[in-house]
Amino acid sequence: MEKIVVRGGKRLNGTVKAEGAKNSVLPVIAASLLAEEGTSTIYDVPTLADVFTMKNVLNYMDADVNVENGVFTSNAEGELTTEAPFEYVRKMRASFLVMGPLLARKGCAHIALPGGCAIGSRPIDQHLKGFEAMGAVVEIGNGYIEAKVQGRLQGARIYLDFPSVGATENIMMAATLAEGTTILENVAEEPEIVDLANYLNAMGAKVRGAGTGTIRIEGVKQMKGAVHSIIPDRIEAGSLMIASAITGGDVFVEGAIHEHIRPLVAKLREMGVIIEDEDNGMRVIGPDILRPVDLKTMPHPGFPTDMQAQFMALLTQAKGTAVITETVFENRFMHVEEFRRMNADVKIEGKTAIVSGPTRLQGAEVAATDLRAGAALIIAGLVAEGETTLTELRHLDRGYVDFHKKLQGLGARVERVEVTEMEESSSKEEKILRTVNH
Ligand SMILES: CC(=O)N[C@H]1[C@@H](OP(=O)(O)OP(=O)(O)OC[C@H]2O[C@@H](n3ccc(=O)[nH]c3=O)[C@H](O)[C@@H]2O)O[C@H](CO)[C@@H](O)[C@@H]1O
Ligand SMILES: C=C(OP(=O)(O)O)C(=O)O
Repeated sequence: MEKIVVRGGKRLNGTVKAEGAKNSVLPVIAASLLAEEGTSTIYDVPTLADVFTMKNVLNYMDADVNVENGVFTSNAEGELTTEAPFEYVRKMRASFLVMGPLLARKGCAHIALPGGCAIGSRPIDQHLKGFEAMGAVVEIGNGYIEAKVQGRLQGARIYLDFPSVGATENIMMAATLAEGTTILENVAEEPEIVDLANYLNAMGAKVRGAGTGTIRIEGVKQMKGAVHSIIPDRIEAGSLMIASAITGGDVFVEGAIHEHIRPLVAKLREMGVIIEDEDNGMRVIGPDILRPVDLKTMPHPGFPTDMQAQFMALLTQAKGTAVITETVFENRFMHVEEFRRMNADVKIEGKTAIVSGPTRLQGAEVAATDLRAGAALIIAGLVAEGETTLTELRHLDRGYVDFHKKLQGLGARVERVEVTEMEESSSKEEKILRTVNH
């Protein structure tokens, strides 16, 4: 087991580059199952734990997949196994994204139910509603979802009750090989949806309107492997921008695309952060005094829930009171308790968190409650007095490649080290106590 140790007090300075987006690469890998012919080559693939989990899922299904030096190749020409067992879906909900491609290509899929997780219950009813509208019969039992269709899926008009990212992707992939046209309404508009649509179109699909509220997919008979490059990770880029802002730093984040992070840039500017838009990224200069701002998480182009915890770290340093409203996930304030261990002044009232600042944060032993919380606590550690120690790094590793090394490169005092046996057993005990007291 490892931990990250942060010693605060350094202003960040320099240039850092964002990796390919986790939330793009996972659906793109799932979509590669749609190719009955040829190999797909995907560039700018981040070496994240989630990417390896997705690779293992496709391996299990007998696709020929490989990932090396940021390049993912997938050949799914052969007979595919149509099952994704719990051991994979448990590790990562995005494994469920193989359902759409399997149903479209093989007419059946047997996938473990993703279940709930730390940030909320995360149901999949909208995915299933879409598959059923296209003619699939869906049964749930023994912790699995079995979906089948006689012949091919049929194009349909589907209105999502909420613009779910995963449901939009899963149904969009299923519709590519359906008979007829599918019109998907009230869909997610995230940049990752556009990236997936671009890859699908390169494979021979006919997807129009991705990035707007309505997507139209004309079914095609067959798709083939294609070459595609993943867009930069806007959440990783945003996390690094906040790291610069909180330390009063001056950092150029290569790969930060204004159009993808418009709400974050707007909120940072309202706080007094200087942001210069350059050709291939953004320069972020932190001010001496940060102003408080309220924010509400929303589906894109609203403020992303995946930036909420990191932004909360920044608000602890603003002069005054700010209100954060989390509307996307019902339980995404788990990091607040960890922030409080660092002396942050944050109160929770239902869906809102009230952050008062500026607080002199103090280094403490904290645990990543999810991947974004992990990044947020490291960011808080950059300005805390003394030493902050972060454990539960498996969460962080799902979404960040060498976050500590990137910060080190900007001058931060951050290290990743092995924990001693004694630390490990006392951390286990503490975890049990925390669960019991929760
Ligand atoms: C791999 C990936 O891309 N993950 C992202 C994706 O997750 P994911 O695709 O799981 O998120 P969704 O957009 O589906 O979920 C958003 C909300 O819709 C609800 N919902 C979703 C599906 C459904 O069938 N029924 C339903 O009620 C969820 O419980 C949640 O409250 O979008 C989230 C919201 O931007 C991000 O936080 C995740 O980082
Ligand atoms: C919640 C997230 O991811 P996932 O949907 O993969 O759990 C995230 O990236 O912040």
